Amino acid sequence: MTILETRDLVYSYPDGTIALDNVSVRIDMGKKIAFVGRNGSGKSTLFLTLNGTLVPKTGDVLFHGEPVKYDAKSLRELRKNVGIVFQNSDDQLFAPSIYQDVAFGPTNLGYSKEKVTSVVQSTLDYVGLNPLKKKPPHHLSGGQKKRVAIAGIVAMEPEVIILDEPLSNLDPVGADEVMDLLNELNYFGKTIIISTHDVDLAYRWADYVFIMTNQQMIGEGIPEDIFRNEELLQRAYLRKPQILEVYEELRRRSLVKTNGCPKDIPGLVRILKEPELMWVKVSPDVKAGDYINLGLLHGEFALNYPMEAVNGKVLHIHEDCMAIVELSRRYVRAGSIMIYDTDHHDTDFLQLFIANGDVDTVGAMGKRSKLIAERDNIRLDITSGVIDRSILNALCGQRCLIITHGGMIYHAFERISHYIEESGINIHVDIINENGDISSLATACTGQVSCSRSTEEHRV
Ligand SMILES: Nc1ncnc2c1ncn2[C@@H]1O[C@H](COP(=O)(O)OP(=O)(O)OP(=O)(O)O)[C@@H](O)[C@H]1O
Repeated sequence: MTILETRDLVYSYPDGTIALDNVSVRIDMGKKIAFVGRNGSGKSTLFLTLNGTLVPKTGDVLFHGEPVKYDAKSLRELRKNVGIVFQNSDDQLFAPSIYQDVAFGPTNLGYSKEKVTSVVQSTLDYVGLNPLKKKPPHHLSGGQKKRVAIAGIVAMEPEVIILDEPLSNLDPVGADEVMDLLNELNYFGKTIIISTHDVDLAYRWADYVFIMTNQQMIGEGIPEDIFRNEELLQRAYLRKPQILEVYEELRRRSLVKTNGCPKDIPGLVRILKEPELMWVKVSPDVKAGDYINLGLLHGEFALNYPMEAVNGKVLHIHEDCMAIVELSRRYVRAGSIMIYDTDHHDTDFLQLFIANGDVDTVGAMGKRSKLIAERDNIRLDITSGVIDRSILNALCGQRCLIITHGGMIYHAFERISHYIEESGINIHVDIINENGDISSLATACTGQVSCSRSTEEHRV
């Protein structure tokens, strides 16, 4: 269902510069949308017309199929539902404290004092900024400012959140935190629209992409189609996403087994041709002719032999338990991923679980969960690209713990399930304390340990 639409939009600035030249777009509800184009192509101007800040010279903007009206009441209603986070957070933050900044929008919407307090509190908590709420925004880092700016919009409970270059000037960890937050908001139904020059981000993240150049829309479609269209990329002065470049080079060398369009490293790994023979250290009880599941290696073993989960037929055992193994990825059982919900956090239990549970890597997603890990002295091995890295580690037989909360739990769960479905590799995945039920933690822990330690053979 279309939530926002423009029809033949033309806009020129007062000095006569044409910034939008007949731009028509349809934005579907609940999607992640990226507008990609080089500087000056018209993305910011388009965004400002979408929430009525700029009035087009000709053409229409429609919200839920209704043409936007420009009287004060209609605009207030539109801006409540279509929030914009500016590229430069300093253009958005002006109140003396973070709390007041986030309260500005809800107060302006005429919410009662009680509702403002409750919505601001819950939003600050949601974005992990509660501990800083009394600080002046100009004392914050770039990443923190960006989260305050997003919180100010989220507090108005809009249906659509538009972010102009949301990752500009952020370090990789700050960028990852912002993307985690956007994914979570999207998971709960918000339509998220971003502009970016970053083709890697647009390719990997977006459900649908619009390409702009010279104030016109020159292409749109799903990322897999858009970013393989070399002629379009050339017209837009854009380059191919790196993951596609790597994939095409591997394909040229016959190192991939299917034609595909991987969007990320786990996707690329999924279609790699497995090596046929490999030297592997095996335990002394293994004999030539045995089938072994290397995906069941874990802990120190997996760390020393960071190979992907594969089945192997032992052809020959050399001295020192070194064996030549014929490999196949079919029917493999990899390591596991355990997801821990910090909304039902029990400090002692988590610490004990990590200490006793034979966890190889611990990753945290989302600011709130990272703060909990820091407070409780939980050593984090992975702080960015947590889901992909955990999938890759699990493929090497490791047992990975992801500490997170809210919608990110289900985002991780879905992403891993999707990978399992596509690859046919069975990564065991569990939300280990769903609904605060930590009794399931103990079961999950024991179950995992016995499964991983088993030397059971798995025939190809
Ligand atoms: N206030 C303004 N007055 C006059 N011209 C403007 C103004 N703001 C933008 N423009 C012009 O309008 C065109 C579109 O600019 P816009 O900022 O919308 O592009 P953009 O794609 O968002 O660029 P960037 O990626 O650099 O943010 C450009 O030619 C720009 O120079």
